Parts: sequence; C-alpha cells; structure tokens
Amino acid sequence: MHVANDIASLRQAIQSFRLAGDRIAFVPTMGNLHEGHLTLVREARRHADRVVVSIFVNPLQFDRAEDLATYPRTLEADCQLLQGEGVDLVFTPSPEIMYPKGLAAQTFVEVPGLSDLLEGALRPGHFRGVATVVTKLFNLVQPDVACFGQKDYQQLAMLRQMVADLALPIELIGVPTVRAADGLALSSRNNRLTPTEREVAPTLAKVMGWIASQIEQGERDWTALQQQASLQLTAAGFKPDAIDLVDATSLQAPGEQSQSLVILLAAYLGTVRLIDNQVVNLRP
Ligand SMILES: Nc1ncnc2c1ncn2[C@@H]1O[C@H](COP(=O)(O)OP(=O)(O)OP(=O)(O)O)[C@@H](O)[C@H]1O
Ligand SMILES: CC(C)(CO)[C@@H](O)C(=O)[O-]
Ligand code: BAL
Repeated sequence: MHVANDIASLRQAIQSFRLAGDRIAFVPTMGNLHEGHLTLVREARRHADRVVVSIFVNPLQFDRAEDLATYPRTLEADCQLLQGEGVDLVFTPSPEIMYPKGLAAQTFVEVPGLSDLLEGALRPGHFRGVATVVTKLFNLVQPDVACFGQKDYQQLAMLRQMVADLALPIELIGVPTVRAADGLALSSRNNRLTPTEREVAPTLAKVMGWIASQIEQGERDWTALQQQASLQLTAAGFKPDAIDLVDATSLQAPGEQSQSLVILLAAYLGTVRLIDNQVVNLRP
C-alpha cells in the first residue's frame, strides 16, 4: 500500500494505475476508521481494480472550532486497517497541502438548494466545505466510482446533484449505514461518548424506528410525530437538534406526490452530536 501525503506523489501513483488500464474506486474519509468505512472500502473493491482512500479532516466543513480541535486523529491505526483491506493508495494531505493560500482564499463549490436546508441551515458553510473538498479530491484522484455512506443522507444527495450539475464522469455509490449490534450507527464521534452516554446512544435509532413504525401504520401528522419523538429523546437524556420528516428525494416537506419520506435525526448527547436517518415508503 502506497501512502501519499503530497499532490505530486498522489498524481504519480494515479498515473501508474491509469497506464496499466486499471479502474479506480475512491473512498473519501476523515479518518478514525471503523467498520462503516471498511464496508465502503469493500464495496469500492467490487467496482474497480484499484482502491484509493483519502484521510483528511477538512477544516473547511467544520462550523464549530471545538469540533475540529477534538476530532479524533488516528492515522497510524487507520493505515494498518486499510493495509489489511488491500487498499492500493492512501492520500493523507495536510491542510497546507489542500489549502496552500489558507481557507479564506480558497475557491469554493456551492450546490444551491439541497445544501442550504436542514443540516445545511444548522451548520452554516458545512456543505460548501464538503462540496469544495470533494471536488478537489475528485480532481486529484480522478476516480471512475466513489463510495459514500447513506448515514450522511443529505451529503450524498448534495454530492449527487453536484456530480450531475458539473457533469463529472464519476459514478456515486451510496452504501447502507453500518450499525453496532445495539442499533447505534457507527461514527467516529461515538468514541467521544462517555460509557453512560454510549449506553443511552442507541435510543436515537430506537426513536427513529418508532417514528417509522407509526408512519407505516398510517400516521400522517408529522408535527405530532416530531413532538413525541422530541419528548422521547429528551426523556432519555438527549438534546434534540433536528427532527425532520421530509420527501426522500427533494428533502422538502412531504406532499401528495411523495413516494417515500426520510426521517432525519440529529441530537446532542453531552457535547457529541449524533445523526441518523431512515427512509420510509409512503405507498403500499
Ligand atoms: N456507519 C456508517 N455506515 C456506512 N458509512 C458510513 C458510516 N459512518 C460513516 N460512513 C461514511 O464514511 C465516509 C467518511 O465519513 P467520516 O470519515 O466522516 O466518518 P464518520 O464516522 O461519519 O465520522 P463523523 O463522526 O464525522 O460522522 C462518509 O461517506 C460517511 O457517510
Ligand atoms: C466526504 C467527506 C470525507 C469530505 O470531507 C466527509 O464529509 C465525510 O467524511 O463524510
Ligand atoms: N461525516 C460527515 C462529516 C461531518 O460531519 O463533518
């Protein structure tokens, strides 16, 4: 496995794959890898001859300085895991390599609509930061396919729009959320939960399952569902940040035409913000 931490050595490795006629699959990450990331890597392997992973904690997408400062960084262990998965190339740039003129002077990519609502409204600048770094990483790696987790539902929806709008010749593959045995969606931020918080954390997925079952049984009063879910989360010790029930495609309020709805949850447990989502069919 080759590890590149600058652009010249990354491009050289990519060029050698291309000269050999290999298909390239790409998995962008922020590191602190877990089974969710490794599932993306295995999916990537099914689509290409070469698998490239990036590990970059992207300062441009953090709206809270404390979140960036405490984001877990475990590069050595990450590289060992990726080596075990047979990854061909890991790109681990520093912020100075990615943004040599600083964050304020960086050209950015903005996807209108999808990136401003919901999570985008709560985390100003977040999706612009994601769109910018993913575009830059795509230009560097030039993959045929790229894998992203469905856990970050709005991120994947926005990136699909970006790829379509900019006619990028890259196929995006969404990978279902990998969960712990108790239902908690795996996330690097789970490591920051105290043991007691970790015991409470699966309640987020349980409340989501409760909302889904209510909808499947015919409940259509979205506001009542939101209010009851908020009460359940608060009673368990969460501070709910967002409980949204929206059309799974447009991410707008569900209408007569909506085929399916997505439940998007975000809630604080202590200082850790957890997210989860579930798609529910509205038609029999
Ligand atoms: N549990 C999971 N199942 C499937 N994919 C996942 C899971 N967790 C993260 N991913 C995906 O892995 C990629 C890299 O995500 P990232 O490095 O931010 O990990 P993370 O665990 O989501 O971290 P964070 O704590 O920041 O949410 C993204 O495409 C993300 O959607
Ligand atoms: C796609 C990504 C690696 C861009 O920094 C990040 O948003 C993530 O880990 O989901
Ligand atoms: N996995 C999404 C990246 C973020 O929350 O910043």
